[in-house]
Amino acid sequence: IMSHSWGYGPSDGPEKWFGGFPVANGPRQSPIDIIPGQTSYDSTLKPLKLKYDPSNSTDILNNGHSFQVGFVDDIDSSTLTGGPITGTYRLKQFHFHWGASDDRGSEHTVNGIKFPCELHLVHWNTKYPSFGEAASEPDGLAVVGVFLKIGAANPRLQKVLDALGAIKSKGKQTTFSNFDAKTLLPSSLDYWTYDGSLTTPPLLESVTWIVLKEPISVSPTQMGKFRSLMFSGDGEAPCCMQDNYRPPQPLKGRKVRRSFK
Ligand SMILES: NS(=O)(=O)c1cc(F)ccc1F
Ligand SMILES: [Zn+2]
Repeated sequence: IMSHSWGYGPSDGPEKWFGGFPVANGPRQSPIDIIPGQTSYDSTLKPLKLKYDPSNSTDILNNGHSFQVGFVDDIDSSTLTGGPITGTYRLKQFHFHWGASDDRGSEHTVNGIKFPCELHLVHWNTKYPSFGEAASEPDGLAVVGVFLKIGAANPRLQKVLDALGAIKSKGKQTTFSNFDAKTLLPSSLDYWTYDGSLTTPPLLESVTWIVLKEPISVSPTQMGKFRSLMFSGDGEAPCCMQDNYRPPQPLKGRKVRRSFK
């Protein structure tokens, strides 16, 4: 068993996760390097339909690995349908992964290019009774990934970033209401899709990945706000929350489809 908890450092980071979570070397691990020239256009893929009720956001939490904004998921009010999935998936939370500097931080890469940050909107299949149950099923989860690239400050991120001061250390949580997650999406919903996994332990192979082609912008100053968070809890040796990304994993014969010509 992995007595010490996992992290992103030299002693507990991605190269060490196999010890406690052998699925780390499984056949459908995430993230991956997306090579657009090797993806296949699939005309049977439907458009993504994201129906998010802004009144559904509940809280913002520093979980010691990232921070996440949670949503009410006991009714079908914020849902993902269409795209490569069948049925209805409910939005549970969104979170981010980022680097210590603007040259890295995303989990998925495109032609080997790293973005400074990547947003994940996590949804679970309502054919299962809960997120926890869905997370262990091959069609249980669908995560929409959005790249952030350095440019002009993104006003839509500001409300989230302004809340980080209240959740600086591990375990801190505060209310976060009336946030419309739809405002974080780029104008185009063109996407790549493949079968993968959670990118943190327990690395469960239950995720249909839907990675949007168009990034959203983030400024260097805004990136600095992500890096002001701590992996550590109050009273622990302070350790900046940064480089909380898993590098790309072997494709192992998987096909990556795209929704656009
Ligand atoms: N980074 S992720 O979207 O694959 C993810 C989502 C979860 F809900 C839990 C663990 C994860 F790693
Ligand atoms: Zn993630």
